Amino acid sequence: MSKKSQNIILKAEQLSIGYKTKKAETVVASNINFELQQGQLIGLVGANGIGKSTLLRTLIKVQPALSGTILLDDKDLKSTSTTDLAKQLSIVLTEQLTSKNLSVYELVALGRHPYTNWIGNLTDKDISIINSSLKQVNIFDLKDKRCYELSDGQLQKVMIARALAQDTDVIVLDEPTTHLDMYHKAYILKLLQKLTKETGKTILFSSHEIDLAIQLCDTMIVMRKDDVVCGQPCQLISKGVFESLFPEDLILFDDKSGSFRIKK
Ligand SMILES: Nc1ncnc2c1ncn2[C@@H]1O[C@H](COP(=O)(O)OP(=O)(O)OP(=O)(O)O)[C@@H](O)[C@H]1O
Repeated sequence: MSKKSQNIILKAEQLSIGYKTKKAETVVASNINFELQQGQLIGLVGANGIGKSTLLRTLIKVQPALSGTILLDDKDLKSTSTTDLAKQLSIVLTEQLTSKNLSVYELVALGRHPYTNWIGNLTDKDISIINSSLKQVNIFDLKDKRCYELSDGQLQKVMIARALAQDTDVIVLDEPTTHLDMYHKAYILKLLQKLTKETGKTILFSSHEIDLAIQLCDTMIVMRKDDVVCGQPCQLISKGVFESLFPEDLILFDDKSGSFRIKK
């Protein structure tokens, strides 16, 4: 069976990630192999400093891989131009937004940049996609608000709508639940799950919300000290993958409830 017929959208082969200067190479993680299926919600988890952001930055071509191959829709990422990449993959980062003076509508409209001319003129098709993106994340009534007027939870929805407006097969989010309360963390991840089901897009996000990711994701990529493991949450639980995620002195993974608890 070809890779295409298995609906694999993103694949890492013998990937090694890290940082290279003229003097030295720092390997953050190596021997990374995974295949991500189209239309799935995929959570990337691991302890602080293990390399989640480094892996995401490598997958979105913001930094080069040290070695190995990344295939996006069967094509080597190295030979994909930035313009083509923007039509295949959109990115939601948690860094402070510099354009908070824009209205919600204007910010979401920026998602159309790979398709508009240099002045950014919007066609009827662009407008229709922007409106449906606003509706898909339930923020149509916020469209005329300025971004600085929004709560962190509302802003995160706006950034997701912008990624939807970019109309790519893959959306990558770096820690989309940071700064959110428990309800909004669950709300955003549930929204991402709903979007994969409704749109067939593949959504990959990094998070420290391991319990929620176990409940909501189709697939998880778990970064540990010595390896990177990928699979369905229930498979990973039965293999004992989460037990070795953190030092055992303080928290334990309970495989019956699929969640972590404080050691008494
Ligand atoms: N620009 C950089 N140059 C060199 N090393 C870096 C750079 N950025 C991060 N690192 C190192 O790479 C390792 C992985 O960092 P990374 O930010 O990818 O981890 P993370 O899992 O996303 O962490 P967190 O959960 O705390 O956000 C760390 O040891 C970090 O110090």
